[in-house]
Amino acid sequence: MSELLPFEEALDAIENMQSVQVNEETIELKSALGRIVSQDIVADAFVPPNDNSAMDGYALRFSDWSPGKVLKISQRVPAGCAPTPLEEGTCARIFTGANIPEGADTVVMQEETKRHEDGVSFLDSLQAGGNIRPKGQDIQRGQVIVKKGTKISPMHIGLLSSLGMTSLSAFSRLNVGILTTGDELIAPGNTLAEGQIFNSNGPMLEALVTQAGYCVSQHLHAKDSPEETETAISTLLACSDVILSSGGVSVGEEDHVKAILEKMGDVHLWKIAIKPGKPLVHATLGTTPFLGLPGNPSSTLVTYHWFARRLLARCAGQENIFDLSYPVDAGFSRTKTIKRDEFLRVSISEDGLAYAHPQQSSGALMAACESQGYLHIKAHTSIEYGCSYAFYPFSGF
Ligand SMILES: Nc1nc2c(c(=O)[nH]1)N[C@H]1C(S)=C(S)[C@@H](COP(=O)(O)OP(=O)(O)OC[C@H]3O[C@@H](n4cnc5c(N)ncnc54)[C@H](O)[C@@H]3O)O[C@H]1N2
Ligand code: MOO
Repeated sequence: MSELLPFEEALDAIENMQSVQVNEETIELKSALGRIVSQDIVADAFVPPNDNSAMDGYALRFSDWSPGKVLKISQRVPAGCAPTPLEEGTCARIFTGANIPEGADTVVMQEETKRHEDGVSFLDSLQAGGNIRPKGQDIQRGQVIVKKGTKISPMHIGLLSSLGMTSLSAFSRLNVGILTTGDELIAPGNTLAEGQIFNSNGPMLEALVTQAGYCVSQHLHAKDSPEETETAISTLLACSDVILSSGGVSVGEEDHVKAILEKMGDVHLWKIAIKPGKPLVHATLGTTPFLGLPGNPSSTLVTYHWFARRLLARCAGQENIFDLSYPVDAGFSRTKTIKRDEFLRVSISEDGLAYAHPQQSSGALMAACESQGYLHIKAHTSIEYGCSYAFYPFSGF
């Protein structure tokens, strides 16, 4: 076990080695969801562009007010129209979002006013400057509002639209090649012969890559032969920015991926102190990064989430990759410790405690489907009931 690379070291090594693998292009904002910004976006205007009313009510000069005093309504200002300067000693009927007339400095919501035949009077206590949303409250002109390397969310689309933007510079979509390996595997939709199982990692990896906003350049399957493995990798190299594979990275005679990577390029690391996912291999073929994930389905998932996801994000140009986690108390104990960092598939129960799914085998995928996230148990650490451990919800990945 001593040759296993500690989890954090492997994470740093893989992440820090990668550089952006794609070009940049101009894209339409309306189709920018999930794309990665390639240049800082600087606001060319203020949002909101003018002081405006936060309420339906009346705009006045605070100095014109005194308790019970009736002010004549000199103009009506709905949102979307240009008000005239406010006459001295009067107020303006105003609506939410409407620009504040020049001279007015306070808005009073209509529930706090009294209508009279000849105007409006206000509460006995008024707050000067109340209910006005100042120009630039949200965005100041010249401000960097979205940083290079940011992944565009629906909120960013809203923010950029508030500036009137319709396009932006983004990194080109990353093309990810997927290789699955194994004589025993056949594609879903066929009939299983004895000894065969369906290829489930391939479709899962395609879904994970698609969920992250990248393109699957091609998904190939290779039998457990060095020749087929090499041919498939060469084909993927021609159409991919990055390649992910599943299976064939352990020590068996039928595991050829690592040997072929050594032949075709440089292997940087192999075997990491994590469970599940130990025999992960990281290589570069020319300039193309390659991550060989172990074939057990939960090992594939865990190594995708922790390593491939970050590597792909880096290659796609994303910066500040952040994993949402918070401490959760364990609802169970385990005195046995292991030498690997472990990612238990757990659910948070109504009592607020984390419970491990009973089936943690790396060959079983149901645990991930029936759980809410990972509880990270560091190497050489026992689990004590009521003690907290880092919980990473799947929704954060
Ligand atoms: N002597 C040792 N044997 C193994 C070790 C070890 O240290 N010494 N490590 C074990 C660990 S841990 C893992 S994880 C696996 C990983 O092995 P491979 O990456 O070489 O994967 P395969 O042997 O090709 O497959 C493992 C398992 O997963 C199934 N599989 C593979 N691909 C798919 C797929 N696309 N869809 C569904 N299922 C798949 C495959 O049938 C095997 O059952 O090695 C251990 N062995
Ligand atoms: O690392 Mo393996 O995934 O323990 O089964």
